Amino acid sequence: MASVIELTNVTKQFGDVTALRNVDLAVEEGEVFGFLGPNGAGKSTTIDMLLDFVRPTAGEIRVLGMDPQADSVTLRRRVGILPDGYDIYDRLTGRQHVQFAIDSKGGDDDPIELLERVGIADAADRKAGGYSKGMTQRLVLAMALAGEPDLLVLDEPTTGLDPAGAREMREIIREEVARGATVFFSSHILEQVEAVCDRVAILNRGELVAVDTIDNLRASMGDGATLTVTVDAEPTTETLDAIEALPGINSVGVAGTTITVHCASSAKTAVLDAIEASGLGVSDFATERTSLEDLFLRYTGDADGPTVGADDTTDDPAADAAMEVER
Ligand SMILES: Nc1ncnc2c1ncn2[C@@H]1O[C@H](COP(=O)(O)OP(=O)(O)OP(=O)(O)O)[C@@H](O)[C@H]1O
Repeated sequence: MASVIELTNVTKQFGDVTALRNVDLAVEEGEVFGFLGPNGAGKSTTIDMLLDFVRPTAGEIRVLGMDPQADSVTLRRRVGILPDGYDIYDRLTGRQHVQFAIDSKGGDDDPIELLERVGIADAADRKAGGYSKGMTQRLVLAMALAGEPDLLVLDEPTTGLDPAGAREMREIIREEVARGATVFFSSHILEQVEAVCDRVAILNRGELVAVDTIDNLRASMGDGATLTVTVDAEPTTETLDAIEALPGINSVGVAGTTITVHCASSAKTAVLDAIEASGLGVSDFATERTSLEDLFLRYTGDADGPTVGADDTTDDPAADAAMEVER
């Protein structure tokens, strides 16, 4: 079966700004796929292209085997989206919003059940204009779930949610995948991504810098751990050289009687053995796993672009109108 999302050599330019450059990406059926990147990396732009809210400058996009431009009406019935910026109708109730989404998807869900899933059934008959930020986010999620979509696309889904809400969001993602859906979601919060994703793509300044499982990304960095060893005398150059010569060692540093080694997790025992073999006694040691934060920064440098939300209008009035309906 073809990939659920397939980008081939996609480039998007907004005037002088290249939001995406030659991106190739394939998301397979049944995956929970995390899309990571710092502010301004191009995540929302990519998501907006999946349903033709934004059009690529070059390259090909296929979603559920369809062309977002040619098949946008059919596609929008089969994809649930929680966009980065969304409009709600202040004077309509939560229930009316969800019913509207169900109708536009041709679904037969019970709106109250959907509102229950996202935890705001109590407020079903209140006007959405009076909802808090987190409640609004939950409402838009309920709308995305309408009609049992084959693909769920979530742009920063936990924005505005409290910790319980973030956990519920993860549960919903798991339920949707268990039902047979594919989930694609963007985030810059790595812990959330790690908790639910099968694979991730890391985008930086419009380019894909990695696509893999988080475990593999960790392993491929080769510096899975930092080992800090306190020894009973100042180590000699020979000792440090012996450590450095071991497989899986990235760097060795020393300050007085403390040796700091960045290495693959599997190299830790060999480091301790080498220190003892050199005649030094180990009085203490500690190891620390490379944090997700380190991993992320390693791939994206300190490239903190400006925080600019995507202007999600297209240059096609029909598509803009369809987008309004979708929301
Ligand atoms: N409509 C637009 N006009 C001009 N530039 C745009 C437009 N939309 C996005 N950009 C630019 O494209 C780049 C990628 O933006 P995008 O919103 O896709 O990033 P992002 O990864 O979603 O960021 P964030 O995490 O801050 O939401 C940025 O440099 C942004 O300024």
